[in-house]
Amino acid sequence: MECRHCCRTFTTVKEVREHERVSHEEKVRRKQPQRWKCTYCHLEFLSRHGRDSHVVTHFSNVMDEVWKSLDDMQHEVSAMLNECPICSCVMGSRKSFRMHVIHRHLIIDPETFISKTNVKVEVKEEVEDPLYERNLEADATTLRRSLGPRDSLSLPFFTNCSMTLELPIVFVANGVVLPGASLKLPIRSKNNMGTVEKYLLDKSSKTIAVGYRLSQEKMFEAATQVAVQQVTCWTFNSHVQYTLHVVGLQRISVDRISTSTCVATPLRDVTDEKTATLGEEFLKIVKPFIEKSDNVEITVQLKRLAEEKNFGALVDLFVSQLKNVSYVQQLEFLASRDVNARLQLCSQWIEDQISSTRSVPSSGTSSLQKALALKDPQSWKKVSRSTGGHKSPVQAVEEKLKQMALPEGIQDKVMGEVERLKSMNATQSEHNVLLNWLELVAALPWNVSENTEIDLIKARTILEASHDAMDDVKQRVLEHLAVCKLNDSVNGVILCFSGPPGIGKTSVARAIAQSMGRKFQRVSLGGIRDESDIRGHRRTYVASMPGRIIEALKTCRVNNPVILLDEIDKLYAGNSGSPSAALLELLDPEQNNAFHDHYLNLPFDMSNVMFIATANDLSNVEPALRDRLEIIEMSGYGLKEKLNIARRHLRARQLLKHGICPDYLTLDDGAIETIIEEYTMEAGVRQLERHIASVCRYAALKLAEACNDDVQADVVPDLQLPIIVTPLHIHRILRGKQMNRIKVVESMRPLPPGVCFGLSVTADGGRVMPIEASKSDGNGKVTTTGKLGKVLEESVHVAAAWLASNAKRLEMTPLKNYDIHVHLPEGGIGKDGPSAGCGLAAALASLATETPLRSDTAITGEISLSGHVLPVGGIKEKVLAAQRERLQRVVLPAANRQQIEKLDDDVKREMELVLVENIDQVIAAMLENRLFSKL
Ligand SMILES: Nc1ncnc2c1ncn2[C@@H]1O[C@H](COP(=O)(O)OP(=O)(O)OP(=O)(O)O)[C@@H](O)[C@H]1O
Repeated sequence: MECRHCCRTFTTVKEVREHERVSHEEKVRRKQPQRWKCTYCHLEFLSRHGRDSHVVTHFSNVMDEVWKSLDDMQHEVSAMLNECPICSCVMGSRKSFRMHVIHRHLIIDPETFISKTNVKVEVKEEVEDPLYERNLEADATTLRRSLGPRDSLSLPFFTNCSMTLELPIVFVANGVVLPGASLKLPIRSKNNMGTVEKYLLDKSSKTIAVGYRLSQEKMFEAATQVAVQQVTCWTFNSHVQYTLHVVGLQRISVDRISTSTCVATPLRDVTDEKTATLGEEFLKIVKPFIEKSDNVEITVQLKRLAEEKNFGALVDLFVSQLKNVSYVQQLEFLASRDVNARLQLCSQWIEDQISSTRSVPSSGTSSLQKALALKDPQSWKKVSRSTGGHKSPVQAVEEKLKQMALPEGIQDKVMGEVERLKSMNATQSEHNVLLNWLELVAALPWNVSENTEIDLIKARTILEASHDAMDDVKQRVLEHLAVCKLNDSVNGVILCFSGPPGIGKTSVARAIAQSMGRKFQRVSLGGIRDESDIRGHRRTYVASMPGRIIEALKTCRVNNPVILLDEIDKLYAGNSGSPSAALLELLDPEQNNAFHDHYLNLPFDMSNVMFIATANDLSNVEPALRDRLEIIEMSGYGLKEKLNIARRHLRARQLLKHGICPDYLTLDDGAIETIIEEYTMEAGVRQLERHIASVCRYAALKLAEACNDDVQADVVPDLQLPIIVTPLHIHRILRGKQMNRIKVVESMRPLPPGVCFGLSVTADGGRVMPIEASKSDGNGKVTTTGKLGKVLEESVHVAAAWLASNAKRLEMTPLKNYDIHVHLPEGGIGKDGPSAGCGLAAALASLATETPLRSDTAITGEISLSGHVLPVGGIKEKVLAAQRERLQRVVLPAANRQQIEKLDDDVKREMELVLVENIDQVIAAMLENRLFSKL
């Protein structure tokens, strides 16, 4: 005989049956899913774990009471903490003690729990649904009140447990499914898709819960149990998406949520005798709407519910058809179990909708007619009368001027003009001109000043906190503020910050205003070529206006602000006078207590205003104006300085601007360095800030997508926080914005004889400027190209002449038998100045010896015919430019030692700075072959 399961053979039937029973049937029986019943509500579960966690939820609402009783009891029974009062097991922690009591006694052996403790778990069969007795706002306190004394603790919830539901749950953030209503729910988020695929596609579940999200983490207390009629699957951009066609079944309250399921309790409607009256009234209101409805199916349903007087279901279905009810209002409606309250809410919304449609003008009126109606002077008069008397503009300005304390002499003149205005006919063209003028006078801060005192400690703190590096600038500003404090006046010296763009000239001026507690006003002078922009037009001109300074004072409403005259080097003299000349009067402390604006035509005291100017290139500022200014030179930043500024200021500022929490984005030093070195070419930090802003935008998009709780665009990408930005990311984010400057220097290597790297300073900071010289057979003719200025041309001749006279001494081949061509690339850009002299001399010496010059070195310095190297300007800019271009050596005039000493330690450590006094030393430092015999 063979076993039916494993085909083992046996001699007798008895042996086979015995074998089958012992070896297989027991196993098979054990494999059968076991059914577990809840001790309290007899709900069945397939797993023990499911039953246990279900029982725990029975206690969730009254847990506090149970624990309070147990804690008291524990103290009575045993002095030892964490000893079970029932079986005397000692637990290591309070948590394990609690778990022990739940599992060991309340779940497995509730009878022992009840018999051995004073806590009596009483099941009140007659209470049908305790939720009837509490409204939604009822909290644990209300519940506790409904509980009996400690020795007969009643748990009324237990009677309702048979109603607990375990349902798959999907979350939406828009659109509420009310009971009876049908809706299509788009399913796009990862979690919702998971739920649909797990429970709905194999049709294991036909009803689900729809939860309503209030925010990413918060869910609304009430939800809807819905029947899923249809699941539609479709693909968009090769992504699978689903749409659920659902019909609302009932309101539920979600007690507990796991990833894709929830445990919920149905919420039944509460009705009382009042409903009947409210319901009847409601019926009267909605009947006309039901009749007019286009949707036949809904109309039939509504009519049936109205006949049955099922007001709860009627109002639910009716509200589901209402438009213009917001998500929050719908949620409020859903959460309400009181039918009366729902009827009232719905009646209110119907009323609101009716009144809002009434307030919209009839569609017969054209938009033009509406616009005309608004402009109708009659209607304006009606409005003005009804608002209790509107003052005419003349009266208003007169009243304001009378209240103002205008300076002596000015008061009489102004009031005289007011009288003149009053006597004028309003249709006269001068009426408006005079009215505008008086309004300007009334708006100016003649005697209004802010109470400010210079606090040097505060000023130092603000400057230190807002700006990195630029120590000498900060020191100079503080010194200036100290003088102002001692003199108790800001009139006298006008500070002017000069330097390349983006190095913080404007922001330092703003910090000064902040530290002095004064208002800050910026007047941009770039491109002004008309004097009247500064001083205003005379009032006799049509469309005349005051100048920018008076406008600035009008805007800031105090007479002692800090006014920044930005870009004074971009003022041009045109046919209509010189704006620089107009500034002279403004900035002259002797004259500016009675500044005359052509439009205002009254002297205005500017002596309390603190003026600060900025310029990129001081050579463009008129000498007379320049003479009035106390120049503070600001130079560009080195790599380390930029890194610090980006880390401490730019990053934080951009994160704030883009609404990103600093913890969510990590922009490491390597990434910032990559931006600085490969994506910027500037003396300041403006480009750098712009690129950091690009990185922030990249992070903002990621974060915004992850936080997107709009169900219409229900995309929740996986996002790990913080978003770490590395140099690799930088290349991706700033693709196409790479600077090609490194390639320029590198593409010239190896340098042929006659070529070297010079240095120049432009308004944008320092630059490496290649110098090229070549020779061809000829008779010593020198040709120059590359848009060279006169001084630069002369430097070429000086270098050639020096070489001719010193060639013999240095045992070099004289170049008199050759024609020489000197070219400075980027020929479209004009170049001038004497500082290329050293570079030119080195290039010509290289030609004469046919030895290449060092390709890791840049050079600057003026030369004299006698072979001396003279000092030049812009040392810091030039050295920083060489550093940016990754050159390692810079040959500089020894006469510039002072400026070189002021360079940052980082720069001095990183770069080899060779100081030269004469051309012999220049050639020795520059020639590739250092063993050139004569040097
Ligand atoms: N040392 C610094 N510390 C902190 N931030 C700085 C520093 N230097 C410049 N910045 C920042 O760089 C940005 C550009 O500065 P700002 O507008 O003041 O430049 P600017 O020199 O006035 O340029 P322009 O000549 O073009 O007007 C500002 O956001 C400023 O705060």
